[in-house]
This record gives sequence, structure tokens and C-alpha cells, in this order.
Amino acid sequence: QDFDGSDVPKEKHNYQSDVARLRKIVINRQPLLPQVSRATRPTLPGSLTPNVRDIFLRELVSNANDALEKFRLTALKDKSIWDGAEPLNITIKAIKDEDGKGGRVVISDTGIGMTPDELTTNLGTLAKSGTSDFLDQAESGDATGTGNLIGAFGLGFYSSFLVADRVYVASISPKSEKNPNPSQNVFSSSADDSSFEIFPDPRGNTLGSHGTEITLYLKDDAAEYLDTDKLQALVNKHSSYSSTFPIYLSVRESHQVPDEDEDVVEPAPSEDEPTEASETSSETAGETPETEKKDAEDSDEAIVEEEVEEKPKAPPAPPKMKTVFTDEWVQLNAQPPLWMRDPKSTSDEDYELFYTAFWKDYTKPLGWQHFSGDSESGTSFKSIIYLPGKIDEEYWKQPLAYQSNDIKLMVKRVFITSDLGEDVLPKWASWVKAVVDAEDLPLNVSRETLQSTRFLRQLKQIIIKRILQLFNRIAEDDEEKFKKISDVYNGVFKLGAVEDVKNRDKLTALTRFSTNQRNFTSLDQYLENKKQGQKQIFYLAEMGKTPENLAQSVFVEKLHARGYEVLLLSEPLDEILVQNLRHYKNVAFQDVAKAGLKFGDEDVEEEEKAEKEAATERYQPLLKYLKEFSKDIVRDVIISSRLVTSPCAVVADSHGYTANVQRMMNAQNAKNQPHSYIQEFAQKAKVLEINPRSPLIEGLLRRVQQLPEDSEERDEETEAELNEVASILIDGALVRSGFEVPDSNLFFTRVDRVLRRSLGVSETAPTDATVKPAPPVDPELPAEEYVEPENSFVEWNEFKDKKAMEDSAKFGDKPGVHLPDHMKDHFSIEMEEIDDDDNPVVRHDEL
Ligand SMILES: Nc1ncnc2c1ncn2[C@@H]1O[C@H](COP(=O)(O)OP(=O)(O)OP(=O)(O)O)[C@@H](O)[C@H]1O
Repeated sequence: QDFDGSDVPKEKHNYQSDVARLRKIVINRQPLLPQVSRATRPTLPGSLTPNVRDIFLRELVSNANDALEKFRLTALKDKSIWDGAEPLNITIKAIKDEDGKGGRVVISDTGIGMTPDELTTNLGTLAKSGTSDFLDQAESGDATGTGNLIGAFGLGFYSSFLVADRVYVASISPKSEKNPNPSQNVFSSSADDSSFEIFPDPRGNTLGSHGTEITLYLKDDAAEYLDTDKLQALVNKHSSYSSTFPIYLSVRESHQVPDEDEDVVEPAPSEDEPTEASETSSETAGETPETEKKDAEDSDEAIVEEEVEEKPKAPPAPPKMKTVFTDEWVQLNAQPPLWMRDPKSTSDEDYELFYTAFWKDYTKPLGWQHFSGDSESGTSFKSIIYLPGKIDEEYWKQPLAYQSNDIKLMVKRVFITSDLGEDVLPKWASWVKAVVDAEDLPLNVSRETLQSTRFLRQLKQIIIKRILQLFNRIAEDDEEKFKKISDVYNGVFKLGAVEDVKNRDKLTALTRFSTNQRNFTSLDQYLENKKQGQKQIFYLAEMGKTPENLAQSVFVEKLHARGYEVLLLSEPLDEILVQNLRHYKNVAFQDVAKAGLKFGDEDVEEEEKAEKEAATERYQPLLKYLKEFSKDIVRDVIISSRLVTSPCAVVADSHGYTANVQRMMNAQNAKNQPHSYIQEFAQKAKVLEINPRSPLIEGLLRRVQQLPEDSEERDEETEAELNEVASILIDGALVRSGFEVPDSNLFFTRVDRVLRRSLGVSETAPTDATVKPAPPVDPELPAEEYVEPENSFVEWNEFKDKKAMEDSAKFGDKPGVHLPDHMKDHFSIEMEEIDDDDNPVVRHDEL
């Protein structure tokens, strides 16, 4: 009897809109044969078909495993639903049609099953996070990309429609208080329906007391999935690690039996009757593979014995033999789970496949550590921890609030939970994926009891220790690989070093930086390259600039010229990190844009000191002049010992703001904070340094010296010119040092004037500023109707005041405020009622 062969009442439901979108993409999946036109598709040999749709099996097996896990957990609490003896497993069977062309694949599990309501909600709506991302990408992307997308997201149940025209899901959930009389029901949908049906299974109860059976009627071009070798290969590749429950495949085995005794071979299907044989087995779907297999073995034994007994004295002529076929269940994942195996005999590919199947993450992991251990509390366990190949974007949105639940705790191979509470790992490490199988915990351990166990606390330390060891080992042994790790994890190391004081040193050692001399430097390598006497780790931080830009900075020029290494920090976390660390291995960090920079080589410093004193003496008039001139911007003007070619720079005091911090403060102030006096003080805590060896500075000194002492002899024009040059010089120093000029319009007006002067053009000659005015006012209204762009409208309904909403009817049918999407989060809208004279209505006096 099949699913449709009865007049049971069928409830029709429409798919939720997202499911409908998803199914459309899956069913019309263009990329299946990306390089081939539609017309030629059907004639292609199966082997050319890219394997996008192979994923259906992986997805259904993974769902079956989840259902079994749920069942086992439920049974731990409610002993009445499972006696522990009835097998929990997954079975896969391919059944060919009578005409031998098409057929169906049936995937069953003895898991938690679904009630009719659950069939409707679980299979008719989408609850998966990330699905809308998938939909958007798939719908906007070109067709060829969709295949990869399908593989990368994992479409769950809906991937059935990659291979099937029609899908039936028969299911029964175990008896419970809510569901005292469970019955077996069917979900049915064809690939091109926009709806599905739910109805009582016309075949009655075939699944026993709990479980699900998914029957896929294969599309014409998907007959390859009837081949058990293919199914076996797929399970081996994608699913052997995704379930700790046995997965059985029904495989047709051939046997040689004596031809004479027709009765004996009767139970087994003959070669000419493949369909009948398949049907016989499918009717026994309620039986477990184990019982079926046992029956088959029993009957085989009986045959042998009968023959021996009946013909003891027969002439020794060889009996006539013929081939018969039986369907037998073969377990596909008979090996112990990966974490129980010997790491020495486990290949990288095994670890990668296990990772993908277990966490449904299709980006290859960057590393793993497989180990066994004993916690101090006496629990022994085996574990594999992984470094994911990418970190979830959510993590970087809110790293300190992120919780991934990716540590899967098993007890004696049985999955217990992946919710180990918020503090199972320090926040910086919340991306770790690990499986931990403990031997000595009770199977019914609850999350609450778990959290109070010493085991969990120790596990946290063990995982962190192992993760750090793993990073270290790769850093030491394989620089190329560590570069890849760094691409993903450098920010994590920096965050960890700030957040996790206990592991700060180890995490800091893993961070890598660009410098003026090389690209991938650890702080230890920096210290190895430290010059004699150097007592500081030099760095320059400016968020958003590239290290190449930073290397050109005025603050780096002398250090670079002398051969010192300077860390060039351009990542958002960098400056926070050095501020928190303050020193590494007892060597202090020194911001080269700040006062306090010391090279540490005494001879040079003595020499420079003398030179500086002499220059200060010589440049006194210019220093005095500039100090007076720039008193609103800097605290002092001094002779520099950090500049080589640049004429001047603005250096922050050790307690003042660098340009980087200044920018961050400005951004902050722009948001809401008022300026404080401390901030103003810190802003001005900077010094203008001039380079006595720069010809420009020497020239300026000469000009200042030429200014007449006597105020009677002053020439205003010459003085104005000099002031202008000095202004440009100071503004230039600000820009060169990363600060903003106080008034950029004034700055460019001055530059223009100086340019005119140097070109001999009149300084006062006006530019022809005539422009063509706009045409006169157009009294006509636009002919075409304005089309509302989607989503640019803050719906009236969103306003909380319902009364205002009702009143709004008189303003037209869709009043509202238009905002571009990217601005919506930054605005709140308040409204007030106004009267005919545009005055706000504060009180309704008449009320
Ligand atoms: N074999 C099954 N037994 C019981 N419930 C099932 C089974 N297959 C699917 N379901 C239910 O249907 C829901 C939807 O399945 P689907 O594969 O589309 O998404 P998912 O499994 O929740 O997500 P993901 O595939 O990312 O894990 C599941 O969450 C589960 O509740």
C-alpha cells in the first residue's frame, strides 16, 4: 500500500514564504551543470554531474542523527518511552521501480519523530539562522555561484528536492503527556507544489513507537542514487562521522545455492525478480536491521543443515547451483568514533571530514589537537579541539558577548549537551570547536550539575592550555601555516591579551605586527633585533592607515634611517593592546609620536644633546617667534632630534593625545559627549619640533632675524608674508603628524596666495566667478508618478502612538518619513501635533 492509496482526509498547507523561496532555488538549481546548456543536460553521463546534490544524503542523515540524539536525551528523563534495548539507528534503502528505470530512496531513523503539528511547522517553515543570508546571496548571485552556496550553507531537509520530485515524510513521536495517543502521519510535497499536505499514514503504523521515514521519489536524472555503491561512498565520505548511531545500508548480496531445492531458496528474491525482493524487505520496515539480518542468517543456516541431512548417501556428483540475491543490512559506520581512535592512524582528511560533518562547517579547519587526559577530579576523557577556518562575523560584532555552544560534551560516546554555560571558556576563545568524551560522568548529568562539577572548570583550563599549545606549535614549526592562522586569529590574540590577564603573556607572544623593516614580526623577534642600549619597543599607531603609509611618517624617519625597528600599528585593537600591556618582557612600549623617545645609545645621545643645545641657542629668535605664533595649537616649540628630512613635526607630550587618539576622541565627541577641560588640556599637550638642519627652517630663521627690532621700522607687508609662511609650515607639520588643521579653508587660501606669489600672479586679481543660473521655476508637476523605493519608508505603523495613527488618516493613506536604509538605526522620530497656525498643541484645553 502506498501513501496515496487511500481516501484519508488530507490537510493542505501553504509553505511559509521563505521556504517557498528556498525551494525555488533548490529546484531550479541552475548550477548543477554550470558549463552546459539546458538542451544538452539530459544526455550527459552521470559522472560529469557536479556533486552539489550529493549533499541531500548528508543533510538527511544529520537530521536523523539529531532526532536520535533528542530521543535519547528525552528517554533519559522519561524511562517509560524507551527500555534501552530497542535499537537506535539510521537505515538507508534504495528501491528500484518495476520497470527498472526510476525508484526511491528511503531514509529512516528511530529518533524522536514528529507529531502532525511538528511536521507542519518543522518542514513548512524556516527557523534556521543564516537562511535569509543564503536566500539573498543565492537570489542576487549569478547562477554558477549557487551550487557552491548550497554546499556551503547546508540546506537541511529541503535539499531532498535536489534529487526528488516527490517527498513523503512519515513520522511518529513517542507517547508523552501532551501526546498520549501517538499516531503515524505523513507530510507530502512534490517539487513543484507551493503547498504540502499532512495526513494520517494510510499504511497504518509501520514505524513502531517512534521514528521518521523519508521517502524520496527520485527525479529521472537522479537514478544514480539507486546505486548502493554510490550511496555507500557518499555516507563514507560525508556522514560516517556525523552520527554516533549505527547507519545501515540495505545492500543486495548474491549467494550460490543448490538449484534442485526450489523451496529452500524461496524466501530469497531471485535474479529475475529484483522488485519483489525489494518490496519484501520494504514491507518489513518496522523491523530493525539487526533482527532482519539475524533472520536471514538463521534461514541460511537452516538451508545448509537440511541439505546435509537429506542427502547423506547421495552420489558425490556436484549439486547444480544457482545465484540468488538477498537484501542485507550493512553497517557503514562500524568504526569507533574518530576521537576514540589512535591519532597516529588517523589521516588529516579524516579529521577534516569529521569536522565538517560534526559542526556542519564547510570551511576547512586550520588545525586540530587530538588528545586524551584525566582531569584532576578523576574524570578521564578523550577530546579533539579544532581551530575553525573562519570566525563567525557575529563574534567580531560583539566579541565579549558571543557564545557559540560548539563544545560538544559526550559521555561514553553518548551526546549529552553542547550548552556548557556562558563561562565555559574565556570570551576571546568562544569560537573553539571541540568534542569531549568523558568516561566517568553519569549519563543523566544535567547542565546545572555539570556547571558545579570540578570537571567542567578543569576542562576549561585544559582546553585553553591545549589551544595555546596548538597555536604555539604551529608558530614554531610552520611559519607559512601560522601566517594563515594569523590572518584569521591575529585579532583574537590581541583581544585575548587584553582580556585574559592570566594568559596574557602567551597570547601576546602569538601576536604579529608589521614594522618598518618586515611584515610579520612577533614581539620576541622584535626584541631579538633590539639595538644595543635600546630600552624601548618603538611603535607608531594610526588606525585605518596602511603600514606602508605609517612607514613614511615623520616620526619613523630618523628611527628608520638609523636602523631601528618600529611597529606600525594600524588595527583598531593595536593601540588598546599596547596601552594595556605597557611593556613586554620588561621593555616598555614607546609611541614614537610622543615625547619620551630615547634611542639608548649614550654616545649619540651626548653628541645630540650638545648639538641640540647649540642649535637651540642659534635658533632662539625663530623659536621665540614660532612659540608666540602657535600658542593656540602647541604648548612649546623646540629643536628636534627625531627628524631627518622633514622640516618640522608636532609631537604629543607623554600625557597628551596623539593624532590617533585625538581622532578617536573627536569621533566620540561627535556622538554625544561634551568637551571636558581635561580633554582640551590633553589636546594642547603637544610640542612643535623643528629640524635645525632643514634649509627651510634655516631660511625662516634668516627672515625672522631680518625683522627690524624697532617697531617704527616695521614693514607690515613683509611681516604678513612671513606669518603666512609660518602658518603654512605649522599647519603642514600638523598634517604631516596626522593631526587635522584648525581651519582647512584658511589653510588653502594661504597656500593659494603663496602659490600666486611664487608664480608672479597678482595676489588680488579676482577669479571669474560667473556661472549660469538655474532655469526659472517650473509650475508643471512631474508627469510620471513617483514610485516609492522599497524599504525607504519608515512605516506609519511603527509609531507607537495609535491615536496619532488614526488621526493620520486625514493626511493621506501613507504618511511617513523617508530615510535611507543605512540611516534608519541612527534616528528616532518624535512627533508633535500642530494647529492651523503651525503652533504645537501642548494641551487639549477643551478636554
Ligand atoms: N528525521 C527527523 N526526525 C525528527 N525531526 C526532524 C527530522 N528531520 C527534520 N526534522 C525537524 O525538521 C526541522 C527542520 O529540518 P532542517 O533540516 O530543514 O533544518 P535543521 O535540521 O533545523 O537545520 P540544520 O540542517 O542546519 O541543522 C528540524 O529542526 C527538526 O525539528
